[in-house]
Amino acid sequence: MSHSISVFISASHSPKLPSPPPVKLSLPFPASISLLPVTRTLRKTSLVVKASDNGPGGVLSASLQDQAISAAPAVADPSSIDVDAVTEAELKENGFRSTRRTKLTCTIGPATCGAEQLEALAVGGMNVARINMCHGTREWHREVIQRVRSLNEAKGYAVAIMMDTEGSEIHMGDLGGASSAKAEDGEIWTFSVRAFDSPLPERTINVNYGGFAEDVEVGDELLVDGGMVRFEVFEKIGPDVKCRCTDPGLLLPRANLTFWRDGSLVRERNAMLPTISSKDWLDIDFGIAEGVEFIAISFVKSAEVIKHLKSYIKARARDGDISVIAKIESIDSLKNLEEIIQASDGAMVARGDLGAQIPLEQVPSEQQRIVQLCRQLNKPVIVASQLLDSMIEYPTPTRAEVADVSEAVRQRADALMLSGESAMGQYPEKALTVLRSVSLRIEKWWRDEKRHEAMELPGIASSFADSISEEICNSAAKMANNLEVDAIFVYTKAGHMASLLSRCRPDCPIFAFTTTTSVRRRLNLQWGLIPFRLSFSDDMESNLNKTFSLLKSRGMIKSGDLVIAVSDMLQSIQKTTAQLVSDNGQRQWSVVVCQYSSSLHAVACKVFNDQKGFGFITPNDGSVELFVRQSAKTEGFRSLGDSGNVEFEVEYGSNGRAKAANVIGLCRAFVGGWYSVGGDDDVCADGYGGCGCASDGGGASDGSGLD
Ligand SMILES: Nc1ncnc2c1ncn2[C@@H]1O[C@H](COP(=O)(O)OP(=O)(O)OP(=O)(O)O)[C@@H](O)[C@H]1O
Ligand SMILES: CC(=O)C(=O)O
Ligand SMILES: [K+]
Ligand SMILES: [Mg+2]
Repeated sequence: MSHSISVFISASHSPKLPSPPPVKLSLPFPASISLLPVTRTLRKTSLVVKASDNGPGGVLSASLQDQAISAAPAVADPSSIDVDAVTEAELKENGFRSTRRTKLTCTIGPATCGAEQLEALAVGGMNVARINMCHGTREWHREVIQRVRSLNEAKGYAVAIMMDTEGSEIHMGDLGGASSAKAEDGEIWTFSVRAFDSPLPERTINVNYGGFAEDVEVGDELLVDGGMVRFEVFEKIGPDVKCRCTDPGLLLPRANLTFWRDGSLVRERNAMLPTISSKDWLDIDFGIAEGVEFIAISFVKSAEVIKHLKSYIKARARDGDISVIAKIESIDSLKNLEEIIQASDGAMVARGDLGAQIPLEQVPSEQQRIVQLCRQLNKPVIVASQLLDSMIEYPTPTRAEVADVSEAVRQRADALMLSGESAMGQYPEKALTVLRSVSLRIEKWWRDEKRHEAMELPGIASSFADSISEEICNSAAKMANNLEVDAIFVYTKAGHMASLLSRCRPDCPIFAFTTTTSVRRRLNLQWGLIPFRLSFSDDMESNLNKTFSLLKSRGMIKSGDLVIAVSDMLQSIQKTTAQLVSDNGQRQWSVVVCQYSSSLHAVACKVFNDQKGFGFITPNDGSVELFVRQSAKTEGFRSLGDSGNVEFEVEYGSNGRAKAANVIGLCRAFVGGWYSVGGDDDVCADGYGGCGCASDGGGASDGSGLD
């Protein structure tokens, strides 16, 4: 696997670039040393990224242009791009930078299961619809899934489905069909494992766990939903446990139950319950059959169960993957956190049940720990439960709730989740609007204040090829921040490089282009990714041409936008030249030019006097133009040279200066190039040849110091 970074710069954009003046010189290209056979030498790099204001897709061949203009979002036309109206409008109206980065998940319940309500949520920014198998029948959930799918197909949305298992922790029954029940102070209630007919006898609660009556003792405290309602056990009669209400409140169907003795959570035989019950396995089969994108596993205790489930899914899922999300909501999951997250495809900070198992005041620090660990291990993370709990009943949130949402956004969690607010609350759309507007505001504040957190992102690659991807993404993100580009484009089949970019949390959004709808939907959970489905080839130039044309024809990019593109799909790379480049005798540089078979030109550059720098090169009819940026701003690139991916051998001239530098090491780590977006005349349909946009000034002629 090989990769590319390319940078597109337009004439009108004025990025803040570091100060060293450009080195400009001509090299006799034919004299350069080819280390590998070059299939197509010396093509121009006038990559067709014509973002002029002269109308849609001005540079492309007529046929592509026509298709681009007529492309409707939902049509699976190979030349079209799948994007929804909300994303499109957001990009058009507000530009790239102000798009929302934090993703939003809504639990679908009776308040939101209708087609119109689902559409309203999609319009409001829902990225993932969660169905909770604790509630409702499989038939009910199937209908919801089908409605979301129809909505996606009709309107181009990429709303993913997350199925959440019930898990086998202890919970109450369904209240015999009642939507809630009120427990008053001092009332006597009976908790029992008996199967009652509905309606239930008065003040009676059914419990799902057979060992309940054996496990509890007189004097134990019984907590509903982590303390929303409390009871004290005062008598056991066979399977019936008599309790007195000590903290009154509302009992909801299937609410979670925990019992406490002498201030500690009691974990008797219930600790031996399987994480995935037989009912859960049937639900998982259902999820696989319905092709859900995510399965979230409740009450995970160890990494083993995640590994087991993943191999189960692998053997059964028809096309492609279902991501497994570990719900962190028990003491055991906190104990084994790192290995659980490592084994999973993502995690959820399920604060509802977590807060019932650990003291509430420990929940915020555990949330932060989980969010950070997920980011380090490159797993998407969702912060869930009670974000806007008061909005179940009221149309405005409390100040404290807004502060809580802000904190999760500030921690840069991938996603926020609504539970009861959207499942059965009175104001689901309003709650979503609050999540959206708070996310946007906090993200902007964070960027404006340049609050780049100093989070260490450890290397996570397990192979050399993965290290290359990782280095490229880290560098691309850093470069994007330094150059203040408008977006990073990533062309990715399985989504890996898109997630590596998301992990860096760059200042600009990441447009992720992928060929399959299911990958597009799965990427929709991850911070900062705007996923598009697009048919593309291994030829990056034509992919870029096509993308720019399509996006431009729909007004989603415009002249002057600056974009970095990376890809994990290029097939091969050739090293072509190594040359000494001299800057008026003042400074000397070693330059390596790499060339992809797709004709993208790649450059790494090393300052001769052992400083390291970074340059972009534009081979152009036998000449090379080099733009050098010095180390202060290019630390992110250093490791590329240092890691042995690119090695030089320098020849010295009689004056002691370097005369030539040969590539001796592997040269596939890093590719880059400035591409000029010139005037109409400069752009050609095939991406190279005959254009001269690089020669007429070499790149940006914007006075930014690049040219
Ligand atoms: N499909 C559904 N049908 C009916 N009610 C639902 C459904 N999904 C959710 N609800 C209601 O919304 C509430 C909040 O949903 P949520 O998914 O947070 O459930 P929960 O019971 O707290 O379980 P979990 O710990 O898995 O989140 C539930 O308690 C239930 O009353
Ligand atoms: C979401 C969930 O399961 C919880 O908070 O408990
Ligand atoms: K659940
Ligand atoms: Mg839970």
